[in-house]
Amino acid sequence: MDKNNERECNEDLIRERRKCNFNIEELTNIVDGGKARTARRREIQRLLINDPEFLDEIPQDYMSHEDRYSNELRKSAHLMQKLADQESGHDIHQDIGALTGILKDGNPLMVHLSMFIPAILGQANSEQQEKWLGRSLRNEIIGTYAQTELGHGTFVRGLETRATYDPTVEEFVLHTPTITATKWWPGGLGKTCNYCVVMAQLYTQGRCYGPHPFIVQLRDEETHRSLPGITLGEIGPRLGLNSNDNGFLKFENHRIPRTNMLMKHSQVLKDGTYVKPLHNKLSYGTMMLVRVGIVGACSRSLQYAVTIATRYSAVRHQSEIVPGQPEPQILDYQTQQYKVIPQIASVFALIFSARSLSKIQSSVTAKLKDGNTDLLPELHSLSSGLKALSSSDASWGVEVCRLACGGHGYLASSNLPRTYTGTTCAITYEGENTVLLLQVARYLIKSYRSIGKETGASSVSYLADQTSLASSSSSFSNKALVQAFKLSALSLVAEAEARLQKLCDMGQEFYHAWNYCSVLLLKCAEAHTRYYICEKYEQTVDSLKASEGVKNVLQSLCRLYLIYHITLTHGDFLKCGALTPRNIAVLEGEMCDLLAVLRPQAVSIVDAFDIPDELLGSTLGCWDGNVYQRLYDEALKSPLNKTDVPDAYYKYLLPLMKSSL
Ligand SMILES: CCCCCCCCCCCCCCCC(=O)SCCNC(=O)CCNC(=O)[C@H](O)C(C)(C)COP(=O)(O)OP(=O)(O)OC[C@H]1O[C@@H](n2cnc3c(N)ncnc32)[C@H](O)[C@@H]1OP(=O)(O)O
Ligand SMILES: Cc1cc2nc3c(=O)[nH]c(=O)nc-3n(C[C@H](O)[C@H](O)[C@H](O)COP(=O)(O)OP(=O)(O)OC[C@H]3O[C@@H](n4cnc5c(N)ncnc54)[C@H](O)[C@@H]3O)c2cc1C
Repeated sequence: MDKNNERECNEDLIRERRKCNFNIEELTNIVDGGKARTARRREIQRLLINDPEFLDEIPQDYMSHEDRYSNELRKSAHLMQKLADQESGHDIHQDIGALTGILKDGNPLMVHLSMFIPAILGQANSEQQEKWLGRSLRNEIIGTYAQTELGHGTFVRGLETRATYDPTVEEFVLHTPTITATKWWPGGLGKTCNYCVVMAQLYTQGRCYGPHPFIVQLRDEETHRSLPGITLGEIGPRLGLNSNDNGFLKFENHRIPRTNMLMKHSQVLKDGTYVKPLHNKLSYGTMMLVRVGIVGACSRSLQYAVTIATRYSAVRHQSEIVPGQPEPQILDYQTQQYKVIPQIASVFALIFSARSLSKIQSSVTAKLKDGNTDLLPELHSLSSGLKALSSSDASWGVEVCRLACGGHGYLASSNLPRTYTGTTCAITYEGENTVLLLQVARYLIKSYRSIGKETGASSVSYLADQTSLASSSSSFSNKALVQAFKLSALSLVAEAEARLQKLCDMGQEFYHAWNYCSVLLLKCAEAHTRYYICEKYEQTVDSLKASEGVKNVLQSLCRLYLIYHITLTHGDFLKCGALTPRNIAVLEGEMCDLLAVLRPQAVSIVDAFDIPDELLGSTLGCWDGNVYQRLYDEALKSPLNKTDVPDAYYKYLLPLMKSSL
């Protein structure tokens, strides 16, 4: 689509774009993280969208289960080949964002890229990396991450798969002792992978040392047949991601060499002696790494959904605001703005916190190289909290965008249903959100109770700021609003701690008291993480070197985000005295003013997300706004439209209609 050719474009969108009062390219660079990143993303996307191999012969929704898998595997393999052919020196994980949308519904090689390779990088020692890293990067072997079992996903310590060391032959025996120990869910496990990293309970010298990672060959490298002692299969259709072959796996006393235990952090020596790691949760490192990646992935899903909903809201006309006058664009309804524009604001919140988290992760990883694990709990807490809030915010945001598109948003061709199913899974995988938030709460209560002891953990240092509890601000600057989030989080933590303590003082065991307070603890974790996101948003926008136009847009979006979230949880702000009922009323009024300020810029802001139509894959969100013709053309692709009278009519309907004659 030639974006300079206005003749092919819907008139409403032309008018919207003429209202733009900021530099779109500059905002695109901010979204991508710099000019060079924009250029790299565009280079990759051009490479992909001009390649006919990525086209589907028929829309995926009309394919059989097998054909969907096969079609997606074809494209995934082609994609991997293409990326491998690219000039070297690029980190493929940096480029993952650019690939959003090219593979449509759960790609069978995703976990190879996002977990198997990272597991080798993070858990294997240098000899093991020598053996497996190059081969997996060259796609000579394809792997997955097999941790979850039928009986346990959340409670990793409860996994039942066993790896028992046999020093006489220096091998581990992998075994699935019960039906509930069957590995269940890993992406690509069913039919695609020939290797995997398995998390299993390590037994040596008669003792269990807990879950550890092992690399296991699953299929013959020539025939692709499952190896003896291994049962593999696919788990069947899911809410979404149905082009992936999420699988199951059972071991029947399957033997692997000792050196297949990934030994970067802990080891089993030849005689069976266990050497413990620097920190006993280092074997959970792969999960933590992916949780960080999920924050960025969620921001991208939301960019897709909100681009579709915003453009459609500018094109769609319905009902009337002024009686008797022409039907307005639905984007002119304040309620529609309230659906769509906060989601635009949310995209930037997620982008900026993803970036901040990724920086922290790099510094923790660098420290780990020197054997320093001090900041691991801080990273665990932040990555858990941000994974949880980003996935739930993005899933809700995508759903709101679908609702904002009325009936057409329910059509597969809008690409909103698939964007939703591809986002909501992140609430569950890589640590179910409630469970991760309770991990954050655990860290908060522990930090609150150790006030005064220097831990170096900056995300919780505010818990020591007891004096601020009593003060409510009369100023409404963005900084002051962020302070209000801080007060709300601090007071919730203080309240939860006091409630826990009271129950313990009354004679309850701590773990029962914990369960009894867990709804409140969940709120603490959410408030704490929301405060973190708001603070990063405000600081990033405040310190941004940008033109006046871009800065104004981002300031307004940031302010909208702060006020929007205050209004959603205003009870917490009132309860702790951070804001008064009058303050809330004023802010609610201001939120509506901000919607009006941002409304004329909305289309241009989503244009700055710069998502090519071929990747957006939506009849409603296309750049030229030619919505109705596209909806009609897509409907014609339905196999039911191949004939006027379907066979099913003769088989079922005709006999029914004639039965009473
Ligand atoms: C690279 C490219 C990316 C691209 C990105 C694209 C994204 C898009 C594709 C994604 C594709 C994925 C596809 C899905 C792949 C799956 O879903 S893989 C399976 C994931 N499974 C999970 O996440 C399981 C969740 N469960 C857990 O992680 C653990 O069981 C829990 C919940 C953390 C609890 O662990 P536990 O061992 O029982 O520990 P617990 O007794 O609760 O706590 C003990 C201490 O350890 C601490 N602790 C626990 N965990 C940790 C940790 N990790 N670190 C430090 N300390 C910890 C606790 O804070 C606690 O500290 P203290 O309070 O005692 O000081
Ligand atoms: C699309 C998809 C892809 C996946 N890919 C992989 C993969 O590649 N590899 C892999 O190993 N796994 C994978 N998984 C599995 C995933 O990691 C688990 O489903 C997830 O960790 C949740 O565990 P669970 O299913 O046991 O849920 P459960 O823990 O059984 O959760 C059920 C309910 O119990 C609650 N609950 C559980 N424990 C607690 C607690 N301590 N406190 C309070 N509430 C609790 C939860 O909040 C939830 O409401 C995938 C899952 C999905 C959906």
